[in-house]
Amino acid sequence: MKEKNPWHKPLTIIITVIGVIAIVALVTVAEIPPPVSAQYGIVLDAGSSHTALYIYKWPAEKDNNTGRIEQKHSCKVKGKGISSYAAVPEKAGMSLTECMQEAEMQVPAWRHQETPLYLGATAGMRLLNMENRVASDKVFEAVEKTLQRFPFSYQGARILSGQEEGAFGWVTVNYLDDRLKQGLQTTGALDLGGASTQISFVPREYDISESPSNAVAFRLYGNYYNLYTHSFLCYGKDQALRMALAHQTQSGPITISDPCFHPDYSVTRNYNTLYDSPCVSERKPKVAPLNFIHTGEGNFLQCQEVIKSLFNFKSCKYSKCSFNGIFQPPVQGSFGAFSAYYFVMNFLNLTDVFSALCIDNILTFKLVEQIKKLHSDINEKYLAEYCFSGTYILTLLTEGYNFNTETFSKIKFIKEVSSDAGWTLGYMLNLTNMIPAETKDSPPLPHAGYVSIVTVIVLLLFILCVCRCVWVKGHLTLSNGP
Ligand SMILES: Nc1nc2c(ncn2[C@@H]2O[C@H](COP(=O)(O)OP(=O)(O)OP(=O)(O)O)[C@@H](O)[C@H]2O)c(=O)[nH]1
Ligand SMILES: [Ca+2]
Repeated sequence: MKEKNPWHKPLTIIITVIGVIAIVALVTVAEIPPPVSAQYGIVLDAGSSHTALYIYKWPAEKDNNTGRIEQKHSCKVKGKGISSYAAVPEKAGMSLTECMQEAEMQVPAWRHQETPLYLGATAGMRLLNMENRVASDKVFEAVEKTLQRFPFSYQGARILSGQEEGAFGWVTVNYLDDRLKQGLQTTGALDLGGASTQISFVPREYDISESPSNAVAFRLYGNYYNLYTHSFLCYGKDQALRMALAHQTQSGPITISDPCFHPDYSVTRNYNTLYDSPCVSERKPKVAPLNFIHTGEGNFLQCQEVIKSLFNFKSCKYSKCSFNGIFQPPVQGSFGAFSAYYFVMNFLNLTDVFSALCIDNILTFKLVEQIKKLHSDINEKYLAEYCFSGTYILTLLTEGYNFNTETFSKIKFIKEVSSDAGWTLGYMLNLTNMIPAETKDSPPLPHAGYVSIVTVIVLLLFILCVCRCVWVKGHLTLSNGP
């Protein structure tokens, strides 16, 4: 008679159950990463002072929303910004050729056709567009013609609004810091360009209805953000200098003695060139010689007075204003300050509100010729203007935006956080829908978890099989025994 194995049934059941679990686990938890290849995007930042090209790269096969985007390459276009070619628009297009050729080399050829290419112009083109619409259109035509000659997927060239510029700069800074995905408290963004300046942050208490045009609402990775943003046209570093010079040349003098420049500074400037900008054109003196001599005086307190005269602190129809009657809630949290904020404050080695003393020292006691000798590698124009720019930055931040000793200490002057700080990355993330409004459903198990579970199940099955074999063998030996 065949002996009945009491283990037979339960063991079979257990092995079958584990087997089924293993198959179900295989089907449901499998999240094996596909082989990674890269995708690319190109953004041209056509600023007032110069154009820069940025190439971004991210893993292609992985879900767009989880792939981290990095800056692969950047190229500084030689010469000035595209708005400076108003009189010779075709040169605006030609100026981009070298960097575009670099981009062709940087992006693998098989990816060219699917690589989006964007050009965003900022305050320089905003001003040209206000001043001379036809000239601005011609510059864009020339630029388009050049960009379309390249094998990328050209997505258009346009002027960004100041609000977009501010908001995308904020997105960039917070994306790079990984704050958006993690739902952390966000960092404000301060951008000082050549022709405009932007401030963007999430205020503590924010009544959007007070000034709806300053509000931008985002839903990113499942979190709501009510962003305050404002762009001041003409308050970039170069246009601010123009306004300061206009303030000092109202009567059309032959010479001015400028407290914001070093005592040995002396440069001949042309009246027409100085006043050739909508930021100052209305103030052009009726009677003036062709040129004037711009000399320096080196007096920090008087320089502050000149700079303060560029701001209107009087009229404000809101609960609170920054300047020029523009609504602004109190600044809140940490800030990242980039572009000229970084160039100037990094050079002057200044990081706190007491920086004023240092600027006073440099401006009053140092000659520009001494500074040039000490820093022969730096552009002379930048060197001569650092004290003006430093005083302007301190005045803008403290008197303009109302940063005090405590809030000022939370400003970090940054050039980059893994990628360059600026609006371009935020712009591309937005146009390629790279940041989801909702958090992506996370996979049931990451790859490592999946591998561990399957390994444990296989081991269990193996142990059970071995147990069963040992039991059967032992039992047979017993039954065949004497
Ligand atoms: N000191 C210094 N200044 C720089 C440097 N690069 C640019 N600048 C100046 O800093 C200011 C701001 O530069 P950007 O942020 O490039 O300005 P932009 O984007 O051309 O101008 P917007 O259209 O107003 O944004 C300009 O006056 C530039 O001339 C640099 O390496 N060092
Ligand atoms: Ca800029």
